[in-house]
Amino acid sequence: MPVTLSLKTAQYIDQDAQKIVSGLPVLHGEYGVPGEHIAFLRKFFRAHDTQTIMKLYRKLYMVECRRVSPLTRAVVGIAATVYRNIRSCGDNPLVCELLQLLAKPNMQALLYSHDKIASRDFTPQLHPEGGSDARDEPLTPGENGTEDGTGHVRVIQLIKDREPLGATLQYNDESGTVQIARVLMGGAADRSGILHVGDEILEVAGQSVRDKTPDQIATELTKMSGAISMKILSGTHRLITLRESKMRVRAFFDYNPIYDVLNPCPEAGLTFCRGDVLHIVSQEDPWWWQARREGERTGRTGLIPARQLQERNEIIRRYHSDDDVTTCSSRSPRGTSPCRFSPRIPRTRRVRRKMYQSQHSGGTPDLLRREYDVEDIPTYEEVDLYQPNADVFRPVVLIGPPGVGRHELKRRLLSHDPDLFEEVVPYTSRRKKTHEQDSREYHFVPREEMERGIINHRFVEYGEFKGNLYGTSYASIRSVISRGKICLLCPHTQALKLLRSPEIKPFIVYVKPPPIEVLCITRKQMRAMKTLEGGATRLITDEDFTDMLTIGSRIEDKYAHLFDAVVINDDIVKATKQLLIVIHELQRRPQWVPLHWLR
Ligand SMILES: Nc1ncnc2c1ncn2[C@@H]1O[C@H](COP(=O)(O)OP(=O)(O)OP(=O)(O)O)[C@@H](O)[C@H]1O
Repeated sequence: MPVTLSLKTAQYIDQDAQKIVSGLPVLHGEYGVPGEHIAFLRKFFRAHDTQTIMKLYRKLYMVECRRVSPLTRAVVGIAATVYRNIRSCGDNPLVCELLQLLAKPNMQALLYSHDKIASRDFTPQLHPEGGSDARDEPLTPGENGTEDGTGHVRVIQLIKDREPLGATLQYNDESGTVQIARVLMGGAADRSGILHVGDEILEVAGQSVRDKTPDQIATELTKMSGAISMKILSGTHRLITLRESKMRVRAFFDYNPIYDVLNPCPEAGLTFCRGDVLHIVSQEDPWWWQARREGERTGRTGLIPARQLQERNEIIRRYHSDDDVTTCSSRSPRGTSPCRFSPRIPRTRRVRRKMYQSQHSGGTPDLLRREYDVEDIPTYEEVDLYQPNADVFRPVVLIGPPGVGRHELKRRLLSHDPDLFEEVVPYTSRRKKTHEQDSREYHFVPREEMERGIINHRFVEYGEFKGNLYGTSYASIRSVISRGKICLLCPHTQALKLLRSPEIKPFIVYVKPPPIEVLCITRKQMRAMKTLEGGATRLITDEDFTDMLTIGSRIEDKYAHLFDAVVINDDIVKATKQLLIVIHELQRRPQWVPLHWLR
């Protein structure tokens, strides 16, 4: 039923807004909120736009809450009665027009379809004898039917395409038959409404299935289409109709049921890739969830491993794998920082590299080290849609292997639109030089103050170089956000975990190196430089390219599930443009973010 939404409205007063306005003096009187704040709120809630938005919100909420149900299932009959009654009403042109309209085959078909849909009568009546899709058969001796219809042998007709049955089957040791273990929401079995968990399958298309395995039956059923007759013994417990869950998750791993030996029915499994957002429609089974890919409204529901099953599988896989992730972090490749925290905070090129190597950062508290040593097992992350805010921008975090061009991209964005982009001012414990200004190059603070900040988790990343501490604080990032600018960050990948917080809400872009041939050509053309410890520079070499690709693929292995976008830095002009497009979209379109960021 349509929702009427009258917004004619210069004089419209929203009741909720009115209530809020009348309660504002309490804020002033009892809580001491300043008068000008109250005046601002009063003006805001009286504004026409605010009231319209509140009304829209309420209407949308009502639509969401409303369970749509038909007013009648008999419009065909009503239309026939109307037709009969007005036929004798003379020559009134309106009556003539209505009679013509009601007599049209298209209109009659439309009314007929309405009644069919309202009665949820979707199944063609193919059975010649009973005209029904399910009929009871006389019980064979020893079969005891019960009053609720369970324990009866029934012959049913299932209508489906060449799609999986939409149910998983299992062997019942006691009865020696194959029975339905679960019904997948929205699948053929579920749509039919006549197959239930616990039903035993006796025959398919007139053939006994007594000697067949569940897999064989499932495969045969997948291949069949049209009206498939099945003889079943109704199970002893009926499926309770489940409501579809609203949960959405982002998958942190690739999954293909064909390669999953544990999947009870690979045909009923759902394939997905790392980063896909999935709609979890049912978690009824603690080991196997039912899901479909988000955005595919008519998409197939399939089985995926539940979180705890995937965690268990992953632990076992890691245990048996030579490539155990826990040993990865100790195998630091040439040129990679094995440190926990940031590479490159200083603003001057002279002190930029190597300063955050762990061998220099003697002051790293154990507590923080441990935080990073505990490796979470990436399975699923519950997500929800975040609506971009016109005044508060998510910081853009560029991640990538050393030398891939993150700082070059940042520099280009900053000069492209200095009013929109800003980088953070880092903290340091070193002494200010004469040409430097506090809070411009660095926030200059005493060493003890920085150490306290580190212990109190005020820094996203930090490190030590030549006896001085350097670090990026949450406060610096917040300060850029609060000025309505897009904060650009190039932290070490290991800082991602700390950055991914509700208050920062970072948008993570992976800057990916192009293939080695393209790296060689583009970097040599631009005489790309590698900066060494102490600030010296030299031309990037072929060996650096190999390192960049090795470290890049290691970063992808470990962190790809956290990337919101990937930009390949082949041609720098093209990559900058692509990054600008990504950021532009970020400001306009809703994004899936961890659910806890929005609560
Ligand atoms: N697409 C490109 N084509 C050619 N040269 C590039 C390209 N991107 C970056 N460069 C050059 O490569 C060098 C390294 O780039 P940059 O310093 O931005 O790397 P980075 O990712 O910030 O490295 P690090 O993380 O180690 O600081 C610079 O000389 C830069 O101008």
